[in-house]
Amino acid sequence: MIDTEPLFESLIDGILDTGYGVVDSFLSPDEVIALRSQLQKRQAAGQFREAGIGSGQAAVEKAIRGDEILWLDTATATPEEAAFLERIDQFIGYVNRTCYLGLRDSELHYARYPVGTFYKRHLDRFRADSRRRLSMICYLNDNWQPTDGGQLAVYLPQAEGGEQTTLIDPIGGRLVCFDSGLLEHEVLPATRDRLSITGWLRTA
Ligand SMILES: O=C(O)CCC(=O)C(=O)O
Ligand SMILES: [Fe+2]
Repeated sequence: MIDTEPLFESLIDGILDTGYGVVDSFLSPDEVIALRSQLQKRQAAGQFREAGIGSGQAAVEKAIRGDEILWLDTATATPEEAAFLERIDQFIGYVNRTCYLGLRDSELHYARYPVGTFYKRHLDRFRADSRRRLSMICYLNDNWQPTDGGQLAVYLPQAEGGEQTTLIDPIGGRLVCFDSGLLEHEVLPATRDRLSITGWLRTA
């Protein structure tokens, strides 16, 4: 059992200090393996759909994003998925106790970016409801190398003008979290399939 409070605290500190938080063992290696095999099973069973853009995700637009997704649902969750959802609920509780954000619930999906696909620079709130307060991505990749590509690029406005770009490797077990309305970001193409759980923590 992972002691989660220090992880939660460093995510929040990161968001407040630099605009995004990163922790490297949000999931243990065993949890990454379990969730990755669950993702692969569901994908093999044909449960994934091409992700869309715009509210309701109606339009599939490969020039903007090329991932395939499957929404997680407590009603159909396996024990390993339920454990993940439970940890996200703990994070929501922690954020509400320490930052008074008034988060109410989460929406989370598996994502698979096939080789060569990407998600162009965007803000997560543009296409959805304003209840999305925090974005989070948890990576499920095995032994990801910088040469595999697929980095998450985050664009940070600088006080003196201009911006700084930071590249984050999608390493298994790593979780990235940021303000959905503030941080522009992009998924770069990779030379391997790139696997994750992505989601939003929402206010009422
Ligand atoms: O997978 C990532 O690193 C980011 C995904 C993303 O930006 C999104 O789904 O909105
Ligand atoms: Fe995004």
